[in-house]
Amino acid sequence: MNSIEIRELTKRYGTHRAVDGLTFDVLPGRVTGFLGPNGAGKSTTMRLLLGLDRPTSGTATIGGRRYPDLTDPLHRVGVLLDAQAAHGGRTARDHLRLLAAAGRIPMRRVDEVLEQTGMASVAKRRIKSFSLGMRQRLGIAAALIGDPGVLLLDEPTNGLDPEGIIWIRELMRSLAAEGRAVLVSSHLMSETSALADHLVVLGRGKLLADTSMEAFIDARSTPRARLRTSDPVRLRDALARDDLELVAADDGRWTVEGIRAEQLGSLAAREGVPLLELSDERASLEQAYLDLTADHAQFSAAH
Ligand SMILES: Nc1ncnc2c1ncn2[C@@H]1O[C@H](COP(=O)(O)OP(=O)(O)OP(=O)(O)O)[C@@H](O)[C@H]1O
Repeated sequence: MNSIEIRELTKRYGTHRAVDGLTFDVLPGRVTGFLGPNGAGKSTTMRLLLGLDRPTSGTATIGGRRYPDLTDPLHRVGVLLDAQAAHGGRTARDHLRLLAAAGRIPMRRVDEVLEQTGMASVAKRRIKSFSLGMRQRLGIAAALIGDPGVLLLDEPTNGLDPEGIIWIRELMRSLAAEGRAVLVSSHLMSETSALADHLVVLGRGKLLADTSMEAFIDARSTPRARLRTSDPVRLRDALARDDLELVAADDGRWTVEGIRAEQLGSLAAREGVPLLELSDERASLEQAYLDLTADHAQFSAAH
């Protein structure tokens, strides 16, 4: 089955618990964001899952089996761990052909994944001439070559430009919609909130949250709208009737706490107040994540 099961997973290095009693599932059909500050234990969890390191206790399995016991690993799990790992002297195409040969994967997959990742036009160039973004795309092509049901991507947006980030978001969504389980690690809440449907948050090796993105946002962010208007006086009066306050921001705009842009737009329309700009502010979400992980950050400002 296309899933990942982590049960009571612990990894100690000496007396330090890099991963501490973790239990969670990564389910098919959605993109799960794997979040936590640097040193929280994300990479260690991924290494344990791939059998690159042995757990002190607990289990990490893919469809109920340990990675080293999988009979057809490239077909079951696609992995992007370190985009720099490919041999620089080879061309992108040769790199993927070697992978396909090693995994007994049909060579037509090489052209398919080159196409899918937008790398077809540079397939004959040597990897050492590639930008970080191109290496990321090649790493993703390699992860997809076996058409796997489970994807593990460590910081896949590294080095990608805004267009590349939108591309990878759409790619991950479509892979999940096809029934695959997609786990994407990041230390950035802002980026992950745009990528993932579900969140698993770690702090100092422990599980801090395992929740849908929607529930995470609803539980932790006070809605706040930001706007520009040509009639702040009338808007202020209208808001006051709902016990809401119009607060001047330093850039000539206004903010209103406790209301979403959508509701504020309707209110302004009802009152005939012209709005020249209106958006939701999500800064509080980033703050909620920082608050959640602050006590657990390995290297907080106080150290
Ligand atoms: N081989 C090792 N030996 C000793 N300590 C280790 C080893 N690997 C990881 N650690 C420690 O385990 C903790 C978790 O590290 P890990 O790399 O898993 O965190 P992370 O969440 O992936 O962070 P990052 O975002 O920086 O990659 C850190 O304190 C790290 O120093």
